Parts: sequence; C-alpha cells; structure tokens
Amino acid sequence: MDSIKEAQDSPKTYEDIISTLPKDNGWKKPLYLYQGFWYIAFQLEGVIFAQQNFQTQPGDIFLCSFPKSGTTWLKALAFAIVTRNRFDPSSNPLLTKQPHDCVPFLEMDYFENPAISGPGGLSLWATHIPYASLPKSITDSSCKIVYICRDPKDVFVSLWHYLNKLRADKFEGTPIERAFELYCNGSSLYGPQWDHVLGYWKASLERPNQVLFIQYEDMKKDSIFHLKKLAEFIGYPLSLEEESEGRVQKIIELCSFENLSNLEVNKTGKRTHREVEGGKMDNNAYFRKGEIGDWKNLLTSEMGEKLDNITEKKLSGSGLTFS
Ligand SMILES: Nc1ncnc2c1ncn2[C@@H]1O[C@H](COP(=O)(O)OS(=O)(=O)O)[C@@H](OP(=O)(O)O)[C@H]1O
Repeated sequence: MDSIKEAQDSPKTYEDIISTLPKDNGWKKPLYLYQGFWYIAFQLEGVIFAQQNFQTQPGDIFLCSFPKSGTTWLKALAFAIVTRNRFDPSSNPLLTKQPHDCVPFLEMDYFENPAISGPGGLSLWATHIPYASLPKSITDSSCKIVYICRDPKDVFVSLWHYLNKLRADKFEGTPIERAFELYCNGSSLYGPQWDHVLGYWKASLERPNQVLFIQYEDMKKDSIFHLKKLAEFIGYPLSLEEESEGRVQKIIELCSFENLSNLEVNKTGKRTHREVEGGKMDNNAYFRKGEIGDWKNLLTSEMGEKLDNITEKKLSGSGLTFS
C-alpha cells in the first residue's frame, strides 16, 4: 500500500491491522473482514481512521447507507433542505457540484483531508460504515443519523453496473454468476447488506429520535411525505409558508434523478475529492437509471427469488420488509 499512515492512538499501522484480518479473494480486489463486514483495504483504512480520530460536533447530521442504496440522492436531498435559505435556486451548489462533492464521506473524504467539510462548512456527513462500527463519538452523541436502504435485488444490480464502469483492472472479469454468489454470501463492499441494514434498523427502533430509517422505494413513491419527514427529523422543518410556496416540490425537483443526471457536472464531470487508485471517478457513474425493479433486466427470476429468500430469512422477526 502506498500511504500507510500511522494510526493516531495506536502503535499499529493500518497494514499491521489489515494483515491479521480474514481475506476474501473472490473479487478482483481482495476484501477484508473487519468487525463483521467486508472492505477493500483503502476503505478500511478510512474506517479505522474515522473510528480513531473523528470527533462529532453538536449539530452534525450523518447520512448513512449501504452502497448503491440511494446515497447520492439522500445527500442531494439533505443538502438542498439544509441550504435552502443560503442559496437562491439558481446558485445552489448542487447545480454545479456532484452531490458527493457537497457532502463528504467520513471514511473517504475525511480520511484524505481531516479538515474537510461540505460547501459553506455544513455539518453534513455521509458514510457507508455499519452502525456497530461507527466512531463512538457519533453513537455516543445525540446527533441525527439518517439511513437509506433499498431492495437487495436492485442494490446488487446497481453495484454490478457500477463496478463494471470502474477502471478495467479493478473488478472486470468477475462473472455475474460469481459476483451474485459472493453477494449472497455477504462478501461484497460493506457487506453483508442484510446485517448492515439490520444494524441501523434496530438502532432506529431503539433510538427513534436519533436514527431515521428510510426506504428508497418509499422515497420514490411518496417523495413529498418523506422529504417533509426528513427535513423535520434533521431539524430543518419546512414551514407552512414554505409549503404553500411550493418549496417541497422544488427541492424534490432539484434532487430528482432526471434533473441531477442531466446537469453538465453530472454528465461529464469527475469527482473533485475522491481519487480511486490514481483515477478520478466519473460523476455519471452515480446516475444510471434510478428506478425500482430494474433488477429484472439483469437477473433471472431464480436469482431474484434466491435474493428474496435470503432477505426474508435474514430479516425475519425484525419487522422490516421490502415491498
Ligand atoms: N436523484 C436520484 N434519485 C433516485 N435514484 C438516484 C438518484 N441519484 C442516483 N440514483 C441512483 O442510486 C443508485 C446509486 O446508489 P448510491 O447513490 O447509493 O451509490 S453510492 O453508494 O453513492 O456509490 C443508482 O441506481 P441504479 O440506477 O439502479 O444503478 C443511481 O442511478
């Protein structure tokens, strides 16, 4: 690894820690099992760095998700809600910056630059870190946490397309059947997805004032209701006056897949913060279709059934379902 940083509170380097972990070589890049979840080495360095260094500030808001579950959308929505009185509609940074460049990732952007914050020094953070592995300063605080989850079938398909868009030497070559098998076994970035989802689901039941649990499908089907709920939960409720002025719809439109994916910055731009192995990510990699049920265009019905069965078994008794 190029940049092995000495962990601040520990004499061990990340390389020392990672070398002791169970490893899965099923994907082109090895994954490491840390605290029950699988990571690529560079992401894991960021997770450990955040665990050891991140200090929550009062008012911080954390947007959490399993990858490919609606992170980009949630970032845009929360950013638009929080900044609605700072920028007029024509100057909102979402029009010229990718949502990932408006809300930094804890285990990636903060790791690269601990002084980072979003435009205007906002208190918005995003992370894919599972609930049980979040830095203690977050779970010990009363800061708001919002989690978005999505049907595993669509998540797997979204992930598959995304990985195929990344640089060829990284993931290309893992046949879909093999990738599917690995995913079902829980061996995927930040996987198993079911454990990830359940960690936040249980936290939302135990600490409903701190953790809001949203389903991508619900946000799609009833954006107005869920946007208002989100705004209220994170402490930026829309007033009746704002509602009558159509502000809710304006935020939904600004953050819609159609609008964001057609902005020049998201069609042709590249990520400003995050560099993956020497290459800047294309912004359009985060906008593909944004639909419910697109899994049917890639998976067979048997594969769909298999994922549904796993989901049913894993979530059984939790009260959580994907409808
Ligand atoms: N605004 C908006 N509305 C609805 N859906 C959206 C939006 N922006 C991105 N997307 C879709 O979300 C999928 C990407 O997931 P993430 O944003 O979680 O990816 S990442 O974890 O941040 O890499 C990916 O889903 P698929 O289209 O099914 O691949 C994106 O297209």
